[in-house]
This record gives sequence, C-alpha cells and structure tokens, in this order.
Amino acid sequence: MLEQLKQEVLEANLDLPRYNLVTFTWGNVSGIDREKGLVVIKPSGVEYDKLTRDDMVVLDLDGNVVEGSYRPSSDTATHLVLYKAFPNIGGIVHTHSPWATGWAQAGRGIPALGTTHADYYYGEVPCTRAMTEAEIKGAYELETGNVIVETFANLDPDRIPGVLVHCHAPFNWGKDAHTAVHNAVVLEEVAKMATQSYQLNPELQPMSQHLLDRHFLRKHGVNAYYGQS
Ligand SMILES: O=C(CO)[C@@H](O)[C@H](O)COP(=O)(O)O
Repeated sequence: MLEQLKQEVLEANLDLPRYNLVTFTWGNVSGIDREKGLVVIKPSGVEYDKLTRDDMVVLDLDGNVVEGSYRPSSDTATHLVLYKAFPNIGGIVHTHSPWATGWAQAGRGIPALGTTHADYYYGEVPCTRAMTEAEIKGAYELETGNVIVETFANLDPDRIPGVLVHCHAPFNWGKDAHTAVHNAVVLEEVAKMATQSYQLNPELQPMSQHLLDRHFLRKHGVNAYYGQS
C-alpha cells in the first residue's frame, strides 16, 4: 500500500511540469494513507526529472520523517494542517502556476463566471486574507495552513477543492494526488479564462446559481450523470 502511494505521488509530481503548472521546482504534491496515518510528499528542491519512487519522503501527521533520505518539501507543514482539517481529502498540490498566482497576488478570489469553473468548483475559489507579520515571522508554513482552514470556516473543501493564498499561490486538493493535480490544472485554466473575461467585460457578474448548480451537481451531485462512471 505505501509503495503504491509513493508511486501515485511520484506520478502526480511528474504531472506538474507535464501540465505546465511549474517552473523549476516550484510545486509539490502529497498523498495520505489515512489508515496508517502517513503522508508521502515530494522531497524539497529535487528536479522532477530526477525524482524516483524511493526519493519520496514519508511522514506521520506530526511531521516526523519515518522513511526517506531527503528533506521533505518546504511546504510540508501546510499539507499536514490541511490533511488534519479536511478529513475527506487524499491528496494535496501546491504550485505557482502563473494565472492562478496572479489572482493570489492581487488578493482576489476567482468568481464562478462560467460552466468550466462550475464543473469543478461550486462557487468562488477564495483568496485568503493577508498573513500577519507574526504569522509570517513565526511558523510560516504551518500558519499558511491555518489561514487556509480559517478561509474555509464556512465553505466546503469537498465542493471547492482549492484556494488562493494571498501574495503567494494556489493550493488544491482532491480524493487522491491525481485528482488534486487535475483540480490544479482546472484552476489554472479558469484563472486564465476569468482574467480574459474581465478584460473583455470589466462589469461582468458571476454566473447564475441555476447554471452553477446544474453544472456542478451533474458531475458531483447525488444523481450525477456526467461521464461513464
Ligand atoms: O512556495 C514555494 C516557493 O515560494 C515552494 O512551492 C517551492 O517552490 C517548492 O518547494 P519544495 O516543495 O521543492 O520544497
């Protein structure tokens, strides 16, 4: 099981450059084995084309490395906060994908403007508040996770599988590492579409709740009928 999770996390990390979500090593993917209480994450700063399954780092939920010879991703503490706060997620990805990062740097959430967005995100992809000086100077990565959890106090992370961290970049998640990366690719696409839509129509309003419901629920609702599964 753990070897399978390492392979899944390796493949998900290799998808980051494949889908043009990263420059250099600006991204990381992790996965969790909830039964064992173990997280597998990419090692920090290792180039993707040099990564192997055995390079993956295994930690417990307290952040203790239980397997691996490399230091874990520098964002590990953020991943661990999210796994503890969001019990249904199985994979997390963080990148600096440029279109979504543009919205994070602008401190703006991405409203649901069209059906591409609605197929994956049941409403606005929120942007966190700015972090305080104390949070930044303190346990920064842990506080980054805490500010994300705070942002989702009244939102459902299973229905909005991503967030923009103010002045930083997006974090996405899903039922597993592969789905988390899929949601990250979609976020980058809808961020680009939203930027273009506002350039064409600065007065644009979010899509209707009816259309948002129809598209999100046909894929993720109780009576979903999208695709063949
Ligand atoms: O946020 C950042 C850089 O600002 C990180 O996402 C790194 O770019 C990736 O770090 P590692 O996972 O390689 O430690």
